[in-house]
Amino acid sequence: MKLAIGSDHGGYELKQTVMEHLESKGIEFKDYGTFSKDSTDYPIYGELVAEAVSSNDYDLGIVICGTGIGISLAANKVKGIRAATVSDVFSAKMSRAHNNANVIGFGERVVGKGLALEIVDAFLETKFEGGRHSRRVDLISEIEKKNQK
Ligand SMILES: O=C(CO)[C@H](O)[C@H](O)[C@H](O)COP(=O)(O)O
Repeated sequence: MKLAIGSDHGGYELKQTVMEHLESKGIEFKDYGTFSKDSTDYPIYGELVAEAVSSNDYDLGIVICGTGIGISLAANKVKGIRAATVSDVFSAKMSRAHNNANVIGFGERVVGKGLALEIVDAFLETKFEGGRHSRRVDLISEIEKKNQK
């Protein structure tokens, strides 16, 4: 499994922690920035991670900002991306099991390090259940197609 990860300054410290965790588990990833705590703009990194996943160069994405909201909103503008903002383990699992989310977002100003790592593990270890959920995810894709210019 190959992951794309990115954050703005508000998620920088937590991104470093998540990357250490991924390294310790031998999970391959690419860091799309930001590369310091200097103030920057979350849409840049949401788009970079989303494009890496949308192009199938990477299997799943992780995006982090202060709340996880803005960077997930940006990621969701890229075709084929289903980015879920979560702050609990159950939602992280369900985002994969029911929604086939391919990007997870969370906030350094919302979740602690321990919870963040549990969220990451739950996201990576849970498989999409398919079945009735496929129909619903397909309906999301239909909305995306209808709204393409
Ligand atoms: O986009 C966000 C909220 O949805 C993120 O939390 C940003 O990290 C935050 O808005 C950045 O705020 P700052 O005051 O410029 O650090």
